[in-house]
Amino acid sequence: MRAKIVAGNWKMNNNAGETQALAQGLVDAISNTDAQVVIAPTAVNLANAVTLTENSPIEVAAQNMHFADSGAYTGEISADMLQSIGVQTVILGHSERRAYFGEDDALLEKKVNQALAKGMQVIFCFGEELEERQADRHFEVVGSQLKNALYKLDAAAWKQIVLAYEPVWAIGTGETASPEQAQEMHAFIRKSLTEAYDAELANGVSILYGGSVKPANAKEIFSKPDVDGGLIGGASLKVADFKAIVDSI
Ligand SMILES: O=C(CO)COP(=O)(O)O
Repeated sequence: MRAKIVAGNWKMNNNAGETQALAQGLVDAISNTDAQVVIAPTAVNLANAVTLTENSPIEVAAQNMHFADSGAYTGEISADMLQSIGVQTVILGHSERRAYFGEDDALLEKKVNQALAKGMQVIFCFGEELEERQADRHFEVVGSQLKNALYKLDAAAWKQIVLAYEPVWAIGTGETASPEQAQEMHAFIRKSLTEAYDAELANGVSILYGGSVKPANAKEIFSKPDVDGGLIGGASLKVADFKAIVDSI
């Protein structure tokens, strides 16, 4: 059985005090759940979040990291730095990193390889833009994002990877992919994995949906057979909303 996962991507939100309050609120609210629960605060608050969630089922992830071990990369954060404060999971390939910071498939391939080499878990994000869906190119775009960044990996490496399909047009817009659209794409992703590797591997990879997931729509989206959870932005910033989404799994 592949893992059910609900991850909160806090993006560039919450200062130290706000991180403390939200993380503590989630620790108090979320105890026994069938889902693996992940929160991804901004880098400067990761260490505090790790401490706050120590005796809880909540794991802490970073939102980004560099591909090099160390060196002259001003402003960047290495895998070792993350691991040294207890962070073992990193989100890579988020559409905001692709769109605003020029991260492309080739760079992401290097980042993924580095995270895997260091023994970290990766939540790998990808998804098409609105114009690409309107032009009926969404399968082609998603297929090439996966192939370019991930399909040179050994089969064994996939134990460290969770996929997160996030159609760009549904992120922060209030517009969600319909449960049918999500299922259609997730089934396509699993088929693509089957073709690149095999069915056993494809059936073991958790595929999350992200894009305007809210308490009101989470249950229906999560009920789809190839949707294994969600990557949540805005609704992960409120204890009650995130808990309701975790409870929808
Ligand atoms: O980008 C997302 C999670 O990584 C989704 O954001 P929203 O849930 O705010 O649409």
